[in-house]
Amino acid sequence: MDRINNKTLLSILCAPGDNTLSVVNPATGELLGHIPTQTEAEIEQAISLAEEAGNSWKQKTAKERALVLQRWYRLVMDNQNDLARLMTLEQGKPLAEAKGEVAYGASFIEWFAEEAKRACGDTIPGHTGDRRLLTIKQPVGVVGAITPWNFPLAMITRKAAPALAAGCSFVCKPANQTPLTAYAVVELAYQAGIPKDLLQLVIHQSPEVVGRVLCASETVRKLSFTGSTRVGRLLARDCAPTIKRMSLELGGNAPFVVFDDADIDAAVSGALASKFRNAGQTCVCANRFYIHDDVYDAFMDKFIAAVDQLTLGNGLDESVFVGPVIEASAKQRLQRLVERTVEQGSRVVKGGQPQDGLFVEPTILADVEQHMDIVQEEIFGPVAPVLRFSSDEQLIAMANDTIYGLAAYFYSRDISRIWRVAEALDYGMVGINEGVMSTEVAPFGGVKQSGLGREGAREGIEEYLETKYLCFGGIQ
Ligand SMILES: NC(=O)C1=CN([C@@H]2O[C@H](COP(=O)(O)OP(=O)(O)OC[C@H]3O[C@@H](n4cnc5c(N)ncnc54)[C@H](OP(=O)(O)O)[C@@H]3O)[C@@H](O)[C@H]2O)C=CC1
Ligand SMILES: O=C(O)CCCC(=O)O
Repeated sequence: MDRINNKTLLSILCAPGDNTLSVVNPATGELLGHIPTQTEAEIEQAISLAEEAGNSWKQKTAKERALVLQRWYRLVMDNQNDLARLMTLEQGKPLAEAKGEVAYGASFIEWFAEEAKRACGDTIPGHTGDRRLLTIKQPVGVVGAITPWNFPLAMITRKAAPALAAGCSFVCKPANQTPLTAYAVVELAYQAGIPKDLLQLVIHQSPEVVGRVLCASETVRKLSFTGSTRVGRLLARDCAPTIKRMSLELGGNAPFVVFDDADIDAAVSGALASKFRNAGQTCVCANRFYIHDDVYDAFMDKFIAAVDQLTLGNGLDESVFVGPVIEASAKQRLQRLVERTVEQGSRVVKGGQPQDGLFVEPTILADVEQHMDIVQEEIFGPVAPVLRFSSDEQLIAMANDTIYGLAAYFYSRDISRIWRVAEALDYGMVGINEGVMSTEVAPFGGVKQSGLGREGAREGIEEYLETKYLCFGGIQ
């Protein structure tokens, strides 16, 4: 704990006051501490300092930037256990998942340290004999970012690492519920040699204030946001006057489909991971289950038995698979959603019992129909509505019947069907016989109202680069 908790956290935490924010453990309600917030003027100042720091950072060679990022990667991994514990304390996810998130978050730093050296332009066959055409890649400049509480570390590194690798500076507002992990990972970046002004966190009691300052700033050339579609729309509106580049990772409504030729055991284990990791609070979590009539009973029996084995509790307890939800309003929203779905004609076949604190029992709802609200809403909690289908055509129509287009999952062993369905699903990411597909090497992102742009993979760094075209004339 030395490197992070004693030194860093004690220097971040402060006495309660007007300009502070309290951080609470969602599993116990215990107060973890207070952190200072910034004023609007201080956030503006942070942007100016970031711009200045970016001027020298972008002059470094890609290899120099890569070496600093590699050191950051190493420090994050060396502190994996401490970071994970801190994350579980403020976010609630089970410790094993938190360790997984630290490694996942670190993998973006490692990946983009490598990609920094591959930000190549092109030479273009000329359109006349006396000209030579080429492109170079340059950093977009100051990047503003706003990240959510469900992945307090990885959503920062998935944006900061490609931005810094490209030569940009980075000013980020972490979620107000989970700032401690954010401060700890950024402190490790400073220890690795990333200049303090280049990578900064800004916090305010009101997220709207930070959003307004970042969006209105002419210095901030790009905004990268992960969070709800509702807030994504507001930010897109507020970025319009300055015509900022935007990356938006927004909400999802993932269908999880089990065809009649599926391996049912594999589908059940994929369903558990996809639906219940992080207590169902990820934008790629399975949101609605479509099970073919012919395998419905077989799937449901096994799914209910498997969910029965999931332990609910404080994520610090190693036997726990499902932690608390993030706050009281999330729990109330989930309870209301289950009640409404039952009123609309569905049945609770597993879970649904009242729990203390912020815990929500893993719940399965049967007899759900396409017209019910739960099928259109992002659930963001450990509740699994199950529907039936009887033909591929009907399934594709139902799966695509949403404003969202982030992730979809299906289980089948028929290769023709696999291609047909994968191509027909209107989603940015499709898991085929697989319930968890996130990795730094593949492009993460959605279509429709799930967002713009891709994170990770070779596409990830492009989001932070401008392409400049150079036309050389007068060649003899
Ligand atoms: N990855 C995803 O797709 C995520 C989706 N969600 C969805 O959003 C729902 C609500 O979760 P919530 O955390 O409230 O998500 P939000 O979209 O409200 O929050 C995400 C981030 O945006 C900030 N934010 C909130 N309002 C504004 C604003 N007006 N201007 C600028 N920044 C803002 C938040 O700050 P603060 O923490 O201070 O509120 C947080 O840092 C979830 O139930 C889920 O459906 C949520 C998180 C992640
Ligand atoms: O829910 C999110 O905000 C991001 C999904 C996490 C991942 O799988 O990358």
